Amino acid sequence: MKTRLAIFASGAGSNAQKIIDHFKNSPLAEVALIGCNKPNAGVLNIATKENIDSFIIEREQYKKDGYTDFLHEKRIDFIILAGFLWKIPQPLIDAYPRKIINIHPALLPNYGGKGMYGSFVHEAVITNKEKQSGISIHYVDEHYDHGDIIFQATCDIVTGDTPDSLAQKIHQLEHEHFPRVIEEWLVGNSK
Ligand SMILES: Nc1nc2c(c(=O)[nH]1)N[C@@H](CN(C=O)c1ccc(C(=O)N[C@@H](CCC(=O)O)C(=O)O)cc1)CN2
Ligand SMILES: NCC(=O)N[C@@H]1O[C@H](COP(=O)([O-])[O-])[C@@H](O)[C@H]1O
Repeated sequence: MKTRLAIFASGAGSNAQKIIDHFKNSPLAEVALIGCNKPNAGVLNIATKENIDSFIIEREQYKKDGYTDFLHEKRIDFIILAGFLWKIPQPLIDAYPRKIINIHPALLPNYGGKGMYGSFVHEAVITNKEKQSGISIHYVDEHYDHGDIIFQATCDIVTGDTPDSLAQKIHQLEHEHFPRVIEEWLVGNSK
């Protein structure tokens, strides 16, 4: 039986698409479910195109139990956060210990925490005249961007870079590394 992955996302879903593509013919795992808290998000169009089951995450039920029972009914083994903008509640963390990971578009522990998502991250990095940024893939605990780091990759910031040009560099790093890191993480969990 293949490992069943759920992806939680709130936006366009470019990372979700890369993860789906990576596991499309994999004997190891499959993307079995996509959860999204924004009914008009592009990631839901990807779910439809790829014929992958999806559901809208409603705030009340999410706050109550994090859809834990639903995810167990769907036989989900691991949860991948790919641009998901709500905090994972304790009941879901407890139900999936060390089985939820997230990608953050900066080099944690810097530029993380509440309010640090999407372009807000890149704007802060540029404003602070950082010479480097990058991505962090980490375990999810009860705090934002606080769990143990699994992988990081960097990119240079050059004169003239804007939040948009930095976002493009970050997306390139994400698309290059996230699917492979997920696979390596799953292999490490299967031993
Ligand atoms: N328990 C955890 N939940 C989540 C984590 C985590 O590490 N632990 N990571 C986030 C993803 N993320 C950064 O990587 C992140 C996403 C969103 C926010 C944030 O400030 N959100 C706003 C709400 C935004 C909205 O509703 O549009 C907020 O909480 O006020 C910070 C970091 C996913 N969940
Ligand atoms: N702090 C969370 C956060 O900012 N996540 C970021 O949202 C983007 C989603 O893009 P996508 O919808 O195209 O995959 C990604 O860059 C991801 O790192």
